[in-house]
Amino acid sequence: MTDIVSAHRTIDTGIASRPVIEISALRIGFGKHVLLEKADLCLHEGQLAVLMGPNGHGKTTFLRTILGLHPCMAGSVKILGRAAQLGRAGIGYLPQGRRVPVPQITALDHVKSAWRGDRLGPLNFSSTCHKDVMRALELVGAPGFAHRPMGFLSGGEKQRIFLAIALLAHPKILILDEPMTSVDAEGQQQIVSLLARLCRDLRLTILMSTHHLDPFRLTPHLALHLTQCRLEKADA
Ligand SMILES: Nc1ncnc2c1ncn2[C@@H]1O[C@H](COP(=O)(O)OP(=O)(O)OP(=O)(O)O)[C@@H](O)[C@H]1O
Repeated sequence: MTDIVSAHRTIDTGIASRPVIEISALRIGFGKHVLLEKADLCLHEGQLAVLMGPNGHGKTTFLRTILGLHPCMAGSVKILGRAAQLGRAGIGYLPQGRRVPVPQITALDHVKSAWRGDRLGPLNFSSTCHKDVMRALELVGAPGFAHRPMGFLSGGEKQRIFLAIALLAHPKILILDEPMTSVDAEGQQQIVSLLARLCRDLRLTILMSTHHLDPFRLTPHLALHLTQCRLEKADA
């Protein structure tokens, strides 16, 4: 039996935090193309984990499996103690390569539109919407540029708006697929500080994929490497 890759440790209060992502003997892939075998992972409340690995070895597919968007071939994924499809509501997701459909729309309106999502009924931005949107913008430090059009924002500012969208539903977990893409060094540093603060202050669990750890000066609780069908601890 393989060791469970775990970031479990006692945080701040001396009380062990609860597991929020539990993966056991997982196999994933597309038909005969297996991407991951016998993967075990346990992430706890308030922990920041980084997933690295070469192009095309399955990072996005692994993250989508945790979200319940891609099926397991074997093994199991539990989110907040429930099957991935049921636990998904507790996850905020920032997909890879997110684009701005309407560059003229302000950042504030973009986040408001995302809040509405597929809620039914007339377009009515209630006080709940206003509260959720303002909270999310505050959390990512965006009120200063919320009234600017999305098309005029820097790469880092756009990613912070996308992070605000991922935070709208008050998730317990954030899954971020390459959130540093198209972000300059200063913007990367701001995002790194922001993610560390979200873990510490909100006790969010964050799992993010990235190609390189060093340039971000990020010290995760757990660094993972996915390559050749194996998920292993990497040197952070
Ligand atoms: N819908 C699909 N059907 C078949 N194969 C797919 C599908 N989506 C992805 N793949 C293949 O699965 C493999 C893993 O893709 P994935 O996007 O998960 O890798 P990745 O590690 O995230 O890559 P990158 O670092 O380039 O983003 C690739 O070989 C890809 O071509």
